[in-house]
Order: sequence, then C-alpha cells, then structure tokens
Amino acid sequence: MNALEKLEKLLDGEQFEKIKALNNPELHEFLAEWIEWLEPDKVFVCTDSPEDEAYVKWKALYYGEEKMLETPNHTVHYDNYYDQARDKANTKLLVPGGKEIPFLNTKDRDEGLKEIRELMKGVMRGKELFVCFFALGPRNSVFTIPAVQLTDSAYVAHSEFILYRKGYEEFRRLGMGAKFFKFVHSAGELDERKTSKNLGERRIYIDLLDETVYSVNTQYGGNTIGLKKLAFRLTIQRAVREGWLSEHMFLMRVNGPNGRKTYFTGAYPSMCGKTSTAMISWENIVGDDLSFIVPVNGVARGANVEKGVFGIIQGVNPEDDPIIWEILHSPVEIIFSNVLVKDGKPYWNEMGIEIPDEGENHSGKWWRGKKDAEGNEIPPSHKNARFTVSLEHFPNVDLEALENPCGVEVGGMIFGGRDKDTWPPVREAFSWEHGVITMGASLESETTAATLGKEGVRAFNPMAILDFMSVPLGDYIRNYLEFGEKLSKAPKIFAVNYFLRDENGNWLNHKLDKGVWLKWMELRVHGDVGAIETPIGYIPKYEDLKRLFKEVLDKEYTREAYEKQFTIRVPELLAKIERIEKIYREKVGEVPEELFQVLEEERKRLLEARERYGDYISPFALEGE
Ligand SMILES: Nc1nc2c(ncn2[C@@H]2O[C@H](COP(=O)(O)OP(=O)(O)OP(=O)(O)O)[C@@H](O)[C@H]2O)c(=O)[nH]1
Ligand SMILES: O=C([O-])CC(=O)C(=O)O
Ligand SMILES: [Mn+2]
Repeated sequence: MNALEKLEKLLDGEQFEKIKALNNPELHEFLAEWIEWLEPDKVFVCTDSPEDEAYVKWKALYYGEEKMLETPNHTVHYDNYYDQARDKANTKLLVPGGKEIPFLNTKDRDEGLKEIRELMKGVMRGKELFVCFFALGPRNSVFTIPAVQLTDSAYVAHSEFILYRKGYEEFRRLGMGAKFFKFVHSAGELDERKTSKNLGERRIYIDLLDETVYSVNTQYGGNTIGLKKLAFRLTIQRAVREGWLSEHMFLMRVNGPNGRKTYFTGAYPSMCGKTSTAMISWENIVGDDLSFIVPVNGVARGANVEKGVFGIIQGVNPEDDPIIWEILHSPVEIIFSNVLVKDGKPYWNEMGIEIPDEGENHSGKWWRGKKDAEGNEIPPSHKNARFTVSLEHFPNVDLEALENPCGVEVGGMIFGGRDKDTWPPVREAFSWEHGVITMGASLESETTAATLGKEGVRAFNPMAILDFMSVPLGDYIRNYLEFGEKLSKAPKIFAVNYFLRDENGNWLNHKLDKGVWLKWMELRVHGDVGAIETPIGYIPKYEDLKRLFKEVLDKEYTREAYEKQFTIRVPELLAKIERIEKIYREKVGEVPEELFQVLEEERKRLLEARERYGDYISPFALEGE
C-alpha cells in the first residue's frame, strides 16, 4: 500500500482531500507513518482557510486547554507548574554516533529516535490530531521555509496560527520542490487541569539529519511551538551550510532625522530585552525574537521569521510599555499563559496596579502566601508567563517591512546581555570582525527564568544563541566572519548593556534609556555624529547624549551619570577576555584563528590604556586626546 492509500484509510474523506491536493510524496509518507504510529482518534487537516483556523481555536476551548476570559477573543492557557520554561536538559540534538560537540547536548541518533518513537507510540489514543502547515519568513521569498506541524494540542496549533504565516498554499505551490521541516508534538497524558502530566518523560529531540523535531509530554511554548525554538535549531544548521544568518534577534526600525528609516537587529538572551527594545514606542517593530539575514547583492537583508509575539508579561505596565499595555487591554486575539485570573480578568507580577489576593494561576487555585511543594512562595503569575498575539494588532508595526518578500536592509546589529559590571551601556565596534568577535562571540549573560534552573549565574552565551546552537560553535563563528566578506557594506555592529549596577546593586540606567542608545546608533550608522575611541570600540560623546536625552526623553543627562556609566572598567574587561579566550581555547574546539588575534589586540589596547590612565578610565580623559 502506498502512502496515499494508507492516508485514505486513516483520514475522513474531507480531510484526505486536503492532503491529496498537496503533491508531495515525501509529505504523504511522513503523514502516513506518523498518523498510524500516534493512533489519534481523529485527524483534522488545516488549510489556510479562516474556517480551519477557527476550528482549531474552538477546539482549544472545547478540550479545555484554554479558557475564555472576560474580554472577547482573550483566552488563558496553563502549563504544568513544573513545565513553565524551556527544558534544556531534555532537549537533545540527535547526531549519528552521538558525537560529542562542546556546548551542545547531543545524543546518538538511532537511540534517540528509538526512545522517542516508543514514547510516542499510540500517545494520541482518544485524542484529536491537528495537521497544520506554516511558513517561516515571508511567503514566496528567499526567506521562506515551509513546515508541517503534527500536534494533539489545540493550544499549540492555535499559538502557531497567531505567530506564523499560513503555509498550506505554499506547500501546494511548491509541490515536490518543498524542502520542508517537520514537527511532531504530543502533550502526552493530561491531568484534570489539562496540563502535561508525565514530565519525567518530557523529551524534545531534534533530528538534524531529517530536519524533524519531536516533542512529547510538555506544553510550554518554548518546548512545543515547532516553528519557534525547535525550528530554530534546524534553521541555524541550514544557514551555516548555505552562508546566511539565522539569529535570536529582534528586527526594528529606528527613525532618524528627516524621515530616515534605519533597520536594526538585536540579539540578547531570553528575557534580556529583545521585546522591550523592539517595542520602544516612538520606533517601529518588525519582529521581536527571530530573524533571518541573507546576503543579497552585497547587502545584508533581514526578515522576521514570525508574524507574532510570544512575549514576557511580567513587568508590563502602562508607563514603560504603553503599547503592549494597550494591546493587552483591547479585544484582539490573545492567549495569556500562566497568569493569575480572577473574575475573568488576567493579572501579572509588577503590572503597576493592584493584584487580587486570590484566583487561579499556574499552580491551580491560588491565594497570597501559598507555597509550593518546595516551600517557595508562589507569586501571582509565573516569571516566564507570556502573552501570544499577532503583530498586525500593533499600532507601531512596520507592516511593509514585515511583509516585504525582499526583507529590509540591515543598517546595524546589536548584541547585549545581563551584565552588572563590565560593558558600558552602548558602544560601536571598530569593524565587522571586531564586533563579531569581541561583542557577539564574547557575549555573557546572567541566566534567567526562561529556562529551568538557577537564575542570575553569569554564563557564556555567544550571540545569545547558545541554547539553540546546532552546529559546532567554530563553524558558526566562521560563517559569521565569512558573511561579512560577502557584503559591500557590512552593517555596523554595536553592543549594549541595559543591566549595569552600582556598588549597591541599583540599576545605573532606566528602562527607557535604551531609546537614547538607539537614536545614537542610528546616527552612527550614517556617520552623523562623532564618537570617542576607547580600547573596546567607540562610545558616545557626552554632548551628543545630553542632547539626545533631552530630545528623546525630555530628561537632563548629567556629566556624573555619563561618566559613571561609560567609565572603561579595565580590570573587569581584562578578566572577561581571559574567560572568553579560555573557553574558546580549552572548550570549544576548532575556532577561526582570527578570534584569538582580535581578542589579543583588544587586550593589548586595554593594557596600554591602563598604563596611561589607570584601572577605571573616565570617558572624558579619552576624549581629551
Ligand atoms: N533593568 C532593566 N530591565 C529590563 C530592561 N529592558 C527589559 N528589562 C526586563 O527584561 C525582561 C525581559 O525582557 P524582554 O524584552 O521581554 O525579553 P526578550 O529578550 O524578548 O525574551 P525572550 O522572549 O525570552 O526571547 C523584562 O522583565 C523586562 O522588564 C532595562 O532596560 N533595564
Ligand atoms: O522560546 C521560548 O520559550 C521563549 C523565548 O523566546 C525564549 O526563551 O527565548
Ligand atoms: Mn527568544
């Protein structure tokens, strides 16, 4: 029996017709094999029609994975109390022979496939399977990658409809030519709250050879939404093979003088400010999490992989995040996850208004002071509680850039992390190579609640991408360096640090200061302002920032604040170079030799500067040159 004949037996007539219309034998085989294996009671195939999307949304409510809230089109979803973040330990790359690759969590492919197949055998008995088609990147473009998702979670499918472009027609158009990704997900057995129960058997296995990802016994978006962080492992591999970049980066427009539009990408680790930067209210958002950057005729062109936001809700308040606040209070389609609900209204930590003392949250029935099994007090919402919404509802979205099949020219690329004591708030690299190595490849950041495990530990996180890395780090960095050589005008590279603290642990910057750094970077891309040369790159001049603080935030920026923030901290910077160099020399394995040269040059510049100026160098001293 061939695959289509098998499918005809497995599916209802109407569903079968939808599959038959896609002329792709590889797709048919994959579907036949997995539908038979998963044994769902029922299969629903989603085309791009609004009716099919509506069916999925309705099923999320019908099966109890989402509940309606008071505001129309708002729903809430809960993940298991212990399934609130990405599970790094159980996320593995399947590689032949289980080859060990530094910093990557690998597993023998045959063993992994065997294990996951066993876990998934008949896992959908009594359940409905949704077969969905999406596209990564704008459709019918150099960026497009089609993907098929199998899931028994209507919540996951619903989230994907909000976050990704529909892809059924794309499969139809491409026919046998579709080089597509495959995702198979099951939430596994559910408890009475409709959350995944068998967390001990939670597995996320990425088959790099077959460009397929399997995920089981989990619901949290970062572990299950196939097109997000699961596809990301596959796109990194493709990008390195094909010579482009697939990055953990927002994409935004910064508005310069006289209507000038300059596009920036920015890579910060999870929970370190991508969304909050891309949402600066006077600029424009294109994407907040994942970007593809492709060299086209010597120009780096960027596109958002997604079309929606799976954003962190903690701390969203009307002052700092006026646009998100507005959206979250309007009747557009939103899924809230792991927030507190009372009388049909959602509440979250640090929202700037009074929060009820009881309700329902990620721990079930909740009251203030409630403790979990470990004795920790449970806050109203989880730190990693999120909202899922389409970008089309954002008044500040740059729709033209979002939908442009040619993407946008990238003028600047930014790297940043949680760093309390080393990097200044903003600086510009001397060159592409200098930026890639001393900013991107040298990124460190304190760990956050976006992954299971301890928070606040300084960790090596090159390009903010380490959690998702799927190729040897040296290959990834080589690809980055070579990417620059393909460009006639490489984007300028910048590094930011929003998280500097003083001796008492207080932040040195306000959340909105990043709006000033962005304006400065925009001017620098076009050579409109000068800068101070330091051993670690160019930093802004006080006079320029003073003017920008006034213009952008209507704030007085004092010389004292500037001096404190932009002091070059030689001992911390040298220690960092030591750490980074050691990691690359001792742990990473093969790395382009340039990396060590560029780090060595930076060290020399720092040592020379220390000779002349001492350990902590005021920017005014350097400016005096
Ligand atoms: N102190 C300080 N905190 C900030 C700043 N910007 C953002 N944050 C906090 O950082 C947290 C996460 O920021 P997001 O922008 O949502 O994170 P993200 O990079 O989009 O994260 P992912 O969606 O996990 O990839 C929020 O709790 C913010 O309040 C800042 O300038 N200063
Ligand atoms: O993938 C997720 O869970 C959400 C996210 O953006 C990240 O953690 O970087
Ligand atoms: Mn992210």
